[in-house]
Amino acid sequence: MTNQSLRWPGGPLTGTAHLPASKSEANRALLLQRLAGGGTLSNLSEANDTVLMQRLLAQAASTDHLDAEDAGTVMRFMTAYLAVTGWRGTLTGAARMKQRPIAILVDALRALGASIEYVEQEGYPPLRFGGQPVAAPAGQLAELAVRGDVSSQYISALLMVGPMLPGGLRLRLTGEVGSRPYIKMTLKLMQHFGAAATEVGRDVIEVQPGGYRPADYTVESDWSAASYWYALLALAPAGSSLLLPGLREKSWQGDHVIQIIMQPLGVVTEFRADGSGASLTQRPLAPPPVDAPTTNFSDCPDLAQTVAVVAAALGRPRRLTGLDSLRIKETDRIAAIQQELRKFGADMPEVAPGVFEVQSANFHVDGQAVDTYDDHRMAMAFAPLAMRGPLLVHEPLVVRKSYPSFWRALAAVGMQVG
Ligand SMILES: O=C(O)C1=C[C@@H](OP(=O)(O)O)[C@@H](O)[C@H](O)C1
Ligand SMILES: C=C(OP(=O)(O)O)C(=O)O
Repeated sequence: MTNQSLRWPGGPLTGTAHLPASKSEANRALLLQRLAGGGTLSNLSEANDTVLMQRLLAQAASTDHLDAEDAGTVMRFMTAYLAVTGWRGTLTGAARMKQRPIAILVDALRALGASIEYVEQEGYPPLRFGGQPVAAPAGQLAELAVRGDVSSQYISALLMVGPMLPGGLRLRLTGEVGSRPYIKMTLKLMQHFGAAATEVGRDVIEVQPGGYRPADYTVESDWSAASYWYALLALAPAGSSLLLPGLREKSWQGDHVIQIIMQPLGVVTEFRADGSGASLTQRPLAPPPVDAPTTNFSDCPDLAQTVAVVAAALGRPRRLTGLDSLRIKETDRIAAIQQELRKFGADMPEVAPGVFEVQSANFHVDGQAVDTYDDHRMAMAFAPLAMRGPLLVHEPLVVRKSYPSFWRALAAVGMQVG
């Protein structure tokens, strides 16, 4: 096992945070660029998820075995792409990917005529594609009801191949739809690449046939990655401030709500007039409210770990809801947060069905080692605790999934990373 130590030398945190580009935007844009047959994408990150998406799209033409590793968007988006292009071969993933469900997407693609079989466990990757392209009857709108309460990635995947179907696609989303902003991001990018894709009613989305047009797109910096800098600032000494380049005030990423969530936790955001990024300033905390405030993470699940750790470290009780999807991400993130918070004298018990409360009576950071559970967000969400004391992080390279330069970026603002 490799370990990394983090130590803040003292004094305010200032400087510029180097952020990666959004992997969510990039992986959509890469697929749409491929389906459009052109267009230039700028600011693609070196995140493994983005590199993988590029590689698999390039390899599909020449191989019958593809590996999406631990990248959910790659697994789900490629599944839809390989189905509409009539690919023959096997799409697999990492051990954890084989535990992340995919039946909702496979069922929908099968209903459109794709031949996809499960190689190991029913309902889970790996998948074998029979080479039969989806065959919705020419000129007829394909209509599907798809559950929206497990992962929005199935819906985004289906929507993006919708313009390639001869009669277009109408999706009716059922259940309590989670991660909605990611669906809206998909629609925005599809429209950017010339598709007619619109919400025609509550949870009904229609996509017209006709494919895509080549377009250029510059990927925005990643707001989920920015959340770790908000956390660092919230836990930093008084007088701290940071510049986060490449963030837009009007973002297609739902995780930009971190700027609102972090206000009562002492971080104020201002956007630079020239559009070059966000300036973050730390402000003194107001007295805590009498009752623990509740934040619903159903629209922004990737922020839950960040906020849980900051609330615990600041001793600000907070209730977290909308966490269901965390159980099927890179790890069971609810269990992982609980386990790791306990090392610091905090916890996040389920106090009512679906309601988790961050509690911290005796929070202390004094050299504990954080386990990262093959989850980049466990590493990055707990790293800001180094502002409060020395810390060890196990398997730090896990950050390569979305933010390979994270540790270098921390070192660049003065964190002692060893
Ligand atoms: O579409 C996307 O780019 C993503 C959607 C979300 O997943 P779910 O829809 O599974 O919640 C999010 O957690 C993930 O990091 C990226
Ligand atoms: C859940 C995540 O990614 P994915 O589902 O794309 O693997 C994430 O990056 O937090």
